[in-house]
Amino acid sequence: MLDKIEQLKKEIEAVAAQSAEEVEQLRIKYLSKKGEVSKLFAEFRNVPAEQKREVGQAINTLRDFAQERLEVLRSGLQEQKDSAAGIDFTLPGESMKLGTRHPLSIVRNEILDIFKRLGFVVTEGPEIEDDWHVFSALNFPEEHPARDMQDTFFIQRNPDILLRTHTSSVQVHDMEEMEPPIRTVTPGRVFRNEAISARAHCMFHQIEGLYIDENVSFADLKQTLLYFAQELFGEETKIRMRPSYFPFTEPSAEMDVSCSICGGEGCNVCKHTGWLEILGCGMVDPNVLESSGIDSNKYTGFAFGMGIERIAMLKYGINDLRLYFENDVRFLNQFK
Ligand SMILES: Cc1ccc(OCc2nc(C(=O)N[C@H]3CCS(=O)(=O)C3)cs2)cc1
Repeated sequence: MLDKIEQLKKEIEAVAAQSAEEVEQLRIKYLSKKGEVSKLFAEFRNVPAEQKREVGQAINTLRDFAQERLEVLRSGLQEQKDSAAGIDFTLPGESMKLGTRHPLSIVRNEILDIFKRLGFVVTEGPEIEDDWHVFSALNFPEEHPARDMQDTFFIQRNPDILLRTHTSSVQVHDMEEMEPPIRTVTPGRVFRNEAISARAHCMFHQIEGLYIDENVSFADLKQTLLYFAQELFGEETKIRMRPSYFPFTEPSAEMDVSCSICGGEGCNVCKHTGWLEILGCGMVDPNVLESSGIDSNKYTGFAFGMGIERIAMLKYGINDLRLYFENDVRFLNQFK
C-alpha cells in the first residue's frame, strides 16, 4: 500500500491545470468522497496492525499534500488572471497618506502647553453669548463703540444675544464659577463684524489668560509673559511693555518681543523696529473682579490676550491670512 501512496504522490506532484474547472476535476479525482485518497482510507482496514500507524500517517500526509498542491494551482491561476488584468504584485504598496495638523492648532497647542506647565487650566465656553459676559462684566460702558453693530455680530437685540468678540467672556464664566486662585487659559474662535477693516475677516482665533490670587502684581505679569515669550520664540527673546488701554484692565499694556527673524537688528518683518507686537495684557480692573463676585480688596489679578493667527504668522512667516482657511494642501502639507 505504501508503494501505491508513493505513486499517487508523484502523480499529484505532476498535475497541472489551466482553468478553475480543471482544478475542480483534480479535486474530485483525488480529494472527493469517491476520490483516490478516500479509497486509500477504505482499504486502510485491511492493513496489518503493525503497519497501521505508518500507513495512516502516510495517507494523511498525502491528503495534505494534495490539498496544498491544488491551492498552489488555484493561486497560480489567480495571479495569471491578475497579471492578465495588468496587476503587477511586485510593485511597492501605496504609502499611507498621513495628515498634518493645521498650523493654528500647532501654535495653539504649543501656547497652551507653556501655560499648563505654569499651572494654568484650559477652559472653553460658548461662542454665542449675552452682552453681560462679553461687555458689561468686562467694564465696557454702555456707549462703548465695541457694542455697535459695526464691530459685533448680533443674533438678536433686547436682550442682546451675540457672537463673542473675545474669549474673555469664558473667563467671566470661570470667575463666576471658580474660587481664587484662578489660573485659566482659554482658546477659541472669536467674531468681529469688521467689514470696514483691512483685515476683512470676521472670525479669528484667540487665547486669553487670567490669573487671580492674593498679591498678584504687574511684576508677576511681566515674569510670566517673559517666560512665555522665551519658551515660544527662544531663550534670547526680549520683551517690552508699552502703555495701552482696555476697559477690562488697569494698567494696560501691549507687549512686544524682540524680532525672532533679525534678533532685534531690524528687518522688513519687524518694519525695521526690531520689535514685534504679540499680545495685550494688564492688571484686571477691580470693577471686573467685583462684577463677578470676587472681592477686589482681597484679590488682584492679571490677564492677557493674543491672536493665534498673528503668533503663527510670526513663527512660520505666513503673510496671507487667507492661507489659514483656504485648506490648500500644498500649504497645509508643509506642517508635518
Ligand atoms: C476676566 C478677564 C479680564 C481681563 C481679560 O483681559 C484679556 C486681555 N486681552 C487683551 C488684548 O489685548 N487682547 C487682544 C490681543 C489681540 S486680539 O486677539 O485681538 C485681543 C489685553 S488683556 C480677560 C478676562
